[in-house]
Amino acid sequence: QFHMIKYEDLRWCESLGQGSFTRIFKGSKIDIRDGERHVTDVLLKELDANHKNCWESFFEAASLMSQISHKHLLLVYGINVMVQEFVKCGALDLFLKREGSVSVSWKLDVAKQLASALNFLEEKNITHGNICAKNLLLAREGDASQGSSPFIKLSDPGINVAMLVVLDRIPWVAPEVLEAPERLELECDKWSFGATLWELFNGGQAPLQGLDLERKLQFYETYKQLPSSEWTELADLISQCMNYQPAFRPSCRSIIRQLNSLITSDYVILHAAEPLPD
Ligand SMILES: Nc1cnc(-c2cc(N)nc3[nH]ccc23)cn1
Repeated sequence: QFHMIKYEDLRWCESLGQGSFTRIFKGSKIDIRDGERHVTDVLLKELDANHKNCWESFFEAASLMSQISHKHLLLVYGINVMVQEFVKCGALDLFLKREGSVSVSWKLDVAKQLASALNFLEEKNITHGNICAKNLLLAREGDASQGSSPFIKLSDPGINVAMLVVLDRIPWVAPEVLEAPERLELECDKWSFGATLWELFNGGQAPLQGLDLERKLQFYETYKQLPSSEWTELADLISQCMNYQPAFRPSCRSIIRQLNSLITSDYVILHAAEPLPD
């Protein structure tokens, strides 16, 4: 399901950093189509040498994303080195930390786009397994004053990880996944959607940041919820998604319906632009 890309058609440009098992570079891919030379910006994701053994899960993560296409799902072009479309503005968590103040309607717009990507995956009965702000890429920042809205792309889930790193993904990873990491079900993505919504409305700050592994585990063992927003309807949606009973989590259609009613609530008008954090 991948069309082959030849190495000589790829150019490696600057390094953009390292993931836990991968190195990422900005690059470009040359295609000759009907006699014309097309250069496309790409992101090159290499599996680092001493993790060649998780090659197959690297492959399965990518091949999952290459079999389906949706406007809010990242394009994956190739695999021996993973060649992804280059999404200009990078990861949402870094953007939110940098930006500080984006409007409530900007945030709800992003939340709706993520919900529509999740709805699409749910219809295909595909579990992403790693929904978080770091995996949301901003193709267009959107500028409230110009009235142009943001546009996000959900990135690949990355390598399905050893238990340790699963723990490191508390509170994005659903509690039931800790019991059985191989039993990733659709409801897990609803839990992670709730945690990502929390990030979105808390300036991109990671929930439970700074808690050590022990305290993160206690958070689940004592059925804790994340600190709730003063906006009760938003806090309700987040806690519905982060229900410890997977079956009680809302469907994507319900999530989208609730987001739509949040968008029309007067809270949005009262909070057109968040004050800059002091
Ligand atoms: N598929 C992707 C993934 N990440 C980017 C990206 C964009 C950017 N402006 N800075 C970055 N810094 C690290 C990654 C990255 C682009 N495309």
